[in-house]
Amino acid sequence: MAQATRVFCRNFSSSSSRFGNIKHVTVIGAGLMGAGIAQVAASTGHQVVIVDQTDDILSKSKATIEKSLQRVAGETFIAEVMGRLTIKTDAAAAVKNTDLVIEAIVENLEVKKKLFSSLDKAAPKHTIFTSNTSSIPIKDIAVATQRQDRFGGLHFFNPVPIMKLLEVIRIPATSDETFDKLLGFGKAMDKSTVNCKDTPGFIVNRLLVPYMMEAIRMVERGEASPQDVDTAMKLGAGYPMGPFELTDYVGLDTCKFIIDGWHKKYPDNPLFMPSPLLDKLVSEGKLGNKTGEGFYKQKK
Ligand SMILES: CCCCCCC[C@H](O)CC(=O)SCCNC(=O)CCNC(=O)[C@H](O)C(C)(C)COP(=O)([O-])OP(=O)([O-])OC[C@H]1O[C@@H](n2cnc3c(N)ncnc32)[C@H](O)[C@@H]1OP(=O)([O-])[O-]
Ligand SMILES: NC(=O)c1ccc[n+]([C@@H]2O[C@H](COP(=O)([O-])OP(=O)(O)OC[C@H]3O[C@@H](n4cnc5c(N)ncnc54)[C@H](O)[C@@H]3O)[C@@H](O)[C@H]2O)c1
Repeated sequence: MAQATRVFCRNFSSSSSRFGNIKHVTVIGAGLMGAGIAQVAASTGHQVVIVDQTDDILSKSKATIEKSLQRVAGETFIAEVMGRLTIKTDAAAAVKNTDLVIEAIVENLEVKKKLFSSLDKAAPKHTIFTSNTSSIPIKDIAVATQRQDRFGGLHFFNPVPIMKLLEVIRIPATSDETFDKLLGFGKAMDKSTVNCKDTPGFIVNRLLVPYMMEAIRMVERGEASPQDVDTAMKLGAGYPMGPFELTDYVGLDTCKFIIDGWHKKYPDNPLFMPSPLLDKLVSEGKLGNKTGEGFYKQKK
């Protein structure tokens, strides 16, 4: 078993002191990222509530988590982890007793602000709020609350159970105490943390997004096929996935939300120009692995 998965299967007891003050976590959004974050939080001994809009989405998300655990863990461990996970559709009720909120809903500023504004009224005073946004400034989300000193960013990477990195982002208002707790939580989740300022794309996406967009533009210009670009980057640059495989894996809708948001904010930056090809595929509902087709048709 690979090193990453060995770490992931280690057994954690929820009474362990490794948690600091964060024992109860609420993950809002049970999609690709929310499911992975909830899985790792529960696997590392935290009590976790996952929130989404419907019971159907939540049941599918729980099934995804169980399937992911089956790739790396045995029956007893899986039962323990699943026992620490509960699901709810009422976000305000879910945060009543929570230490940390991790938001992983759609990449849309207004939707995120509306959510945090309602959570601010429902959550206890000590609760720390975080967003897993890929591209939206954390401070623009935090203004929806009265707890900007207890607000930060936790940017996980997909697939969350495997990717070791966690970007921990502070805004000017984030208190030292909050930031230290978020770094401690990252360690408790067995992630390697890096400290980030609230700059566009933090560290990874500031470099990754222009690279992926330029790959799409190469194909638009007719310079290479997606298959050849992917082969080139895997065999020539040692990347585990080529940029088109990765776009399908991340979700074309999420990629479009990111680039459209940055283009709106920085219209003169050529690195952040939207792509007609990406727009066309999204308008056709080709969102990547989640819909069965994006740049590639996924095998059934
Ligand atoms: C245009 C704008 C775009 C911007 C995008 C930004 C998005 C975002 O903000 C940032 C990101 O996340 S960026 C994205 C960042 N992400 C990247 O860049 C990802 C790049 N890709 C990769 O690193 C690899 O292709 C994978 C690790 C995904 C799969 O690895 P592989 O070798 O091709 O395939 P394998 O052999 O199947 O699996 C290998 C091992 O992993 C295990 N496993 C896998 N999934 C699992 C799961 N869900 N659960 C549990 N376990 C899972 C599996 O069991 C196996 O374990 P074993 O013990 O060895 O048998
Ligand atoms: N996809 C990636 O690789 C990746 C990586 C890192 C960060 N992110 C970020 O994580 C966030 C989620 O991305 P994803 O890929 O998991 O998206 P996704 O589309 O897979 O899941 C989003 C989920 O949020 C739910 N949702 C939407 N509005 C909601 C609300 N008001 N209340 C509760 N649930 C709501 C949806 O029903 C859906 O299940 C985005 O901000 C994205 O930028 C994505």
